[in-house]
Amino acid sequence: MPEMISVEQARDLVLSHVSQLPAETVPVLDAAGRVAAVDLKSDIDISPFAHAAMDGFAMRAAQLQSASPESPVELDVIAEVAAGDTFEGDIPEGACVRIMTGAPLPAAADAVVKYEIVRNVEGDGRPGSRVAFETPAKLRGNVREAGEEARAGEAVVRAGEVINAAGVGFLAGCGVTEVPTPRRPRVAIISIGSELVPPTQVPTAGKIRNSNGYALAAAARAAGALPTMLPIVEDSLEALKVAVLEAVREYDFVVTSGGASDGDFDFIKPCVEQTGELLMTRVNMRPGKAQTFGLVNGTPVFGLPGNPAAAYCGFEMLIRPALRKMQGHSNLQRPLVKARLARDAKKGDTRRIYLRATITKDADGAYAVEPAKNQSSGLFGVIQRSNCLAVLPEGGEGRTAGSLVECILLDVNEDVCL
Ligand SMILES: Nc1nc2c(c(=O)[nH]1)N[C@H]1C(S)=C(S)[C@@H](COP(=O)(O)OP(=O)(O)OC[C@H]3O[C@@H](n4cnc5c(N)ncnc54)[C@H](O)[C@@H]3O)O[C@H]1N2
Ligand code: MOO
Repeated sequence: MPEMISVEQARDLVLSHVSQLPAETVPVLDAAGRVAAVDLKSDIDISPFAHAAMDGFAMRAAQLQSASPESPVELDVIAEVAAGDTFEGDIPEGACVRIMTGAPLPAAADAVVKYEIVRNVEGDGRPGSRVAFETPAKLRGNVREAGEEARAGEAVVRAGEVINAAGVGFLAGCGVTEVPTPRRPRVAIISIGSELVPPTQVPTAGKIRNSNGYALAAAARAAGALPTMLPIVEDSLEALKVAVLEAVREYDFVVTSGGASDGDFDFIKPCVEQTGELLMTRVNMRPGKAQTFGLVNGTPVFGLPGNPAAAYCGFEMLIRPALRKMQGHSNLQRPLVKARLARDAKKGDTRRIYLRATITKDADGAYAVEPAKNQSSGLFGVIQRSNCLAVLPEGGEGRTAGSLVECILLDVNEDVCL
């Protein structure tokens, strides 16, 4: 096992040890954001029938061929067809049918003219009226055709596609009420540290609240997984082995935080080594050099460092892609954009640095990125106020203000102007 590997090698290593989970079937409404495990087919044509795209009048277009303002064509309105109704009758020469948007186009008609350009000659345009047309109608104008979007039996969403909100509606229209989708990974979150107390307690001397467990559970949930926060484990090799061996029995992926370094009380590495197979211990990134990964009884176990920002970056770069792969996604990484640094970014370390930063777009659409002043890896609040990680590549050289740097967009919400 090499001492230190690159972020890409680490990501590939983790990805190579996870696979897409078996499918479960969920109601179509719950399929938003999830991946179709099979081709999903429509049971009917979409639309099921040709219908009016406008409120107006349906007729044969040929009847209006000669219509002009000087010599309008007048037709008798013989019936009305609303959405949900049908008109099966004939439309004789000199007649038309009043029709509403969504109503099936009568078989005897081949065009719809919207009511705004039709003049009432007698009556109010309802059946029994006589109406005048001053322009010819386009053949099949204002008609939405049967099977325009899909044919019965056709795959409307392919296996591997991510279903969005519009897709949920599309599938509902196609009669797909249940969707097979890879099930969500069950993720165990174990916070390691004798200094940790739950957030309900006020910490006494030397203690701190467990915030990593909460951040990691929230991040796992945001990645589509089902996280469970297991009890805090004290800094003891034996206690950690018991907790990890128990977790790998029940969960698809185990994430720990803390105790990943080489201190006297750092036990995740020996724990994985003694209970399973240790595959990785260090990644060339900052924050978050101490990243442990291995398999215990075949289950992936990932030991994140204890420093909050280091745990967060390790999760984002190395765990989130794996959780997405398990759910059938093929785009595993966050979007990247290039932005100009708003100030100099010095580099006191040759590792790849992920600067917690805020990206904005100016009036011309150009991106600028401002790294947070405090880049301590002990801080979560800075990430709460950031919207990206700006990347300073491996090597000793920093970047000066105005240089273009790659930025990994984090959970960007509507409050952020991008
Ligand atoms: N001699 C060296 N010491 C350290 C190095 C080093 O290279 N040489 N690296 C430092 C860096 S950077 C990091 S990151 C940590 C990683 O070590 P551990 O994973 O063993 O982290 P811990 O010692 O357990 O904790 C570090 C820090 O984070 C706090 N922590 C831990 N768990 C939580 C939690 N659940 N919620 C909130 N905060 C947590 C913990 O109290 C410590 O303050 O090693 C450095 N040392
Ligand atoms: O692993 Mo530490 O938090 O680099 O920064």
